[in-house]
Amino acid sequence: MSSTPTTTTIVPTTTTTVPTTTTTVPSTPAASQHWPGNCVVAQGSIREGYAFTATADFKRLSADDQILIFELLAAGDSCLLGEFINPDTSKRIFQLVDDLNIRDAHLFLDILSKASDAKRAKLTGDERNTTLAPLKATGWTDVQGRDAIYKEFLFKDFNEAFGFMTRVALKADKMDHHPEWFNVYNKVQITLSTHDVGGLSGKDITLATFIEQAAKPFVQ
Ligand SMILES: C[C@H](O)[C@H](O)[C@H]1CNC2=NC(N)=NC(=O)C2=N1
Repeated sequence: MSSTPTTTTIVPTTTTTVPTTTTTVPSTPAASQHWPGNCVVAQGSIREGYAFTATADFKRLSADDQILIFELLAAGDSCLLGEFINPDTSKRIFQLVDDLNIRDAHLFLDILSKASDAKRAKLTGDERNTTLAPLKATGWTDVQGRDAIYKEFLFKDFNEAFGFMTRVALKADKMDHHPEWFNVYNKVQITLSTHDVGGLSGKDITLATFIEQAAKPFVQ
């Protein structure tokens, strides 16, 4: 048996090095996506401005980029393992990352990651006082003997109470952050605390703030 000699033509490849100034983030990132800069956008809300302003990195971003980020913060959207729940926010974040040069993109995603971590961490004394103040003004109180907050809501009837609870339940599940609550007829008693950290975290503040909004339409 004769073997057919194969001819391999080696075509020299010319590599043109194009300086990369932008980075492209996939529009549908996988869970636990490792972003450029070795940043994992983890579960958490990007709403808490304090987590951003506290970082020196944030201050290194251009004024325009800082404004864009604050717009995203104001939107109060949450991101879940690399995938932002609100597709509009998701689009804007990807666009923002695309528009930044590669160093700033790393920085930005790193800041998001830090904010997510900060969000799940137990609130420090200062953060606790600052973030709780507006909630205390609406009737939330400290729970005796544990790091948690509490409020009782009264509605017209069971129908309204359950309508409110349904809205809160959907939000809580989206956030993977669940209230301890009790309902009888028109009364809903809610305790918030982050079990994973054994106390109050930014998630409790976000959920309590949402709960206040959800209760508003029912206030008589
Ligand atoms: C596995 C799951 O992510 C955790 O158990 C979540 C679920 N919901 C939660 N809810 C609350 N309130 N605190 C938590 O620490 C918490 N952790």
